[in-house]
Amino acid sequence: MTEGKNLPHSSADVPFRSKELRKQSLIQHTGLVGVIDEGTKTIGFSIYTTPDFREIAAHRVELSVITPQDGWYEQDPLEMMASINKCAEEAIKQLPEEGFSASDIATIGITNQRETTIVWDAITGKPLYNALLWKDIRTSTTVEQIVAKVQDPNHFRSSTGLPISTYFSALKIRWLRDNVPEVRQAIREKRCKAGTVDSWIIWNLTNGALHITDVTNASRTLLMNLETQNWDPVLLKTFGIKEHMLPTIHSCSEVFGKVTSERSPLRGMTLSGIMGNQQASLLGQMCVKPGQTKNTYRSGCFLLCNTGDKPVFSRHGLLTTVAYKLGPQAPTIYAIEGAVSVAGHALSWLQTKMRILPDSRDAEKYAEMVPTSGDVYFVPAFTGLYAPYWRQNARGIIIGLTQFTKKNHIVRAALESICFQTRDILECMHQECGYEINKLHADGKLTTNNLLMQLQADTIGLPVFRSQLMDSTAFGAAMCAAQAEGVNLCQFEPEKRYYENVHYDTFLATTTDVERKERYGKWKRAVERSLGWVIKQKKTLEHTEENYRMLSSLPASIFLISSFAMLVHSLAACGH
Ligand SMILES: Nc1ncnc2c1ncn2[C@@H]1O[C@H](COP(=O)(O)OP(=O)(O)O)[C@@H](O)[C@H]1O
Ligand SMILES: O=P(O)(O)OC[C@H](O)CO
Repeated sequence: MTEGKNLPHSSADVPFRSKELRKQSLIQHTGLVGVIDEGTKTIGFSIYTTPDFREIAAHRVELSVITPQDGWYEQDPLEMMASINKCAEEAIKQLPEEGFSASDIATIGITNQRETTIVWDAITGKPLYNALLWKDIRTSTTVEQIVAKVQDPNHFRSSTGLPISTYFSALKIRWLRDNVPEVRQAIREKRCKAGTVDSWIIWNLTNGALHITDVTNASRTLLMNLETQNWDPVLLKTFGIKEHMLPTIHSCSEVFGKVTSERSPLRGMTLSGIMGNQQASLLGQMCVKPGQTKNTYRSGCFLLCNTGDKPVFSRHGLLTTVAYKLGPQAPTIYAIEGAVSVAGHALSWLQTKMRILPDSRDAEKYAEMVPTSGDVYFVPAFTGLYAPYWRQNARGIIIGLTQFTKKNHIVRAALESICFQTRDILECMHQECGYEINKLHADGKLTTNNLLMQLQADTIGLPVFRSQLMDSTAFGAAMCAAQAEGVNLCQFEPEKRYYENVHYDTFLATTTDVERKERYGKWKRAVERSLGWVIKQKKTLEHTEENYRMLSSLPASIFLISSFAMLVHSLAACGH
């Protein structure tokens, strides 16, 4: 393993003689950029200097997830706003320590969990239901019925880059319309607004003056046409969604307006950046050339490969998405994306459910106590498998156990499963795009695990570049907001910033081609054995007794909607 220079990545590491000196040091600062980072688990507010992009203040809080039943994930939109205000307030309090004040914040960027959908009342400003999270699968019946109607889960792939899946916002808005009477009534009275989390935040920060989103978030709704970058009338009709409910689509980087909410500590500040969080981390990792690829390692993994100004349409279940558009007149850059649903979550499971790890942070120590996984393979298909398998009927297995297997082997196999799943997606990306992917950029909490990074390099036979920036997502969003026309805190110069702002540790592969091939072949055999375990899908709300009465009062069309099982079966039938 070769490790790079340990360069400081936060201002706290930089030795300044006085606060005033720090403010004026080295680079003449042009202003500060604040970033609201609304992730699934954590909300944060970070403040960066420009043009050198040092994080000088930050505050993060965890956001609760409500799980009313298996497969349902919700969050309270009001808690999101309260947490954003709290984080902004706490981060701003840290500024004097650094020789700055709130008035130095020139602009704000927003980055957010994608697909998660909120509907609210335009008159009262109150949410009409909890946010439905991206990973919520309550719309599986809807998916099944729409797929049955259009006879192909990939029916909208050429216009949206996406398959019909529970993952995307269109299905969630449709579910809310069909299942929540208040939403239906608000739609009839034209006072129902819908959007991804960025839209909800901006609506609140601007007291309802702005109902907007950006192309990266809009490209995850299954309602935006990738070519026109507008809401597609055919898709709106198919999903029964009225355009007046939806936000206006903008580029990621432009002056959108000012924060006017009296409740916000950001009042008076300009808003000039919006990006979905995985796209923001692609930018933050400086993956700005076609073929440059990043993986964010967290509870799940998100791999994105920049494909330049042409969308690449997948034949292997990867998603085509907008990577960024840095200004109204700037070119749209696309990416191809694959997700791993269970990565760090497998370690949490070993910790909380199996109790063979005291803490997921101990995974490295435990796995290092054995030289190999002892031929144990762990396929963590807890809720099926995403790309490239798309098999909802897969379930987790641990295979290859012998009387000599110890918990350390299982922990090591869990780490390896993250690496193998990453390789599955990288192989698809290579086939789809034809690019020689020659290194992998890595970020996310799990990358603190050195063994994981080394195993990753050994599994793919490529160098892994681990960003020393704790948070490339917020960094990407900060650059996006700072370079907006009309803000002009700096210009986005990827080549220059690549070297100046992002420092990497490099992990080089130590395995031979033969070794990699053999181990990956075994992984594939283990995956084979995990497939098809679930024979029948569990009942969802739409089928339960207690909801029968409510549902029977709904229009018959809702009974024509379908299930995720069919989607994945159809995908499987298509050879995915
Ligand atoms: N130091 C670490 N080593 C290994 N795993 C870690 C470490 N820190 C966090 N994790 C894992 O990362 C996941 C949480 O990452 P986080 O970025 O907070 O989550 P999320 O993706 O839910 O927003 C957990 O599943 C946990 O097991
Ligand atoms: O909040 P994260 O980091 O789990 O990211 C969630 C993704 O944006 C969902 O597509």
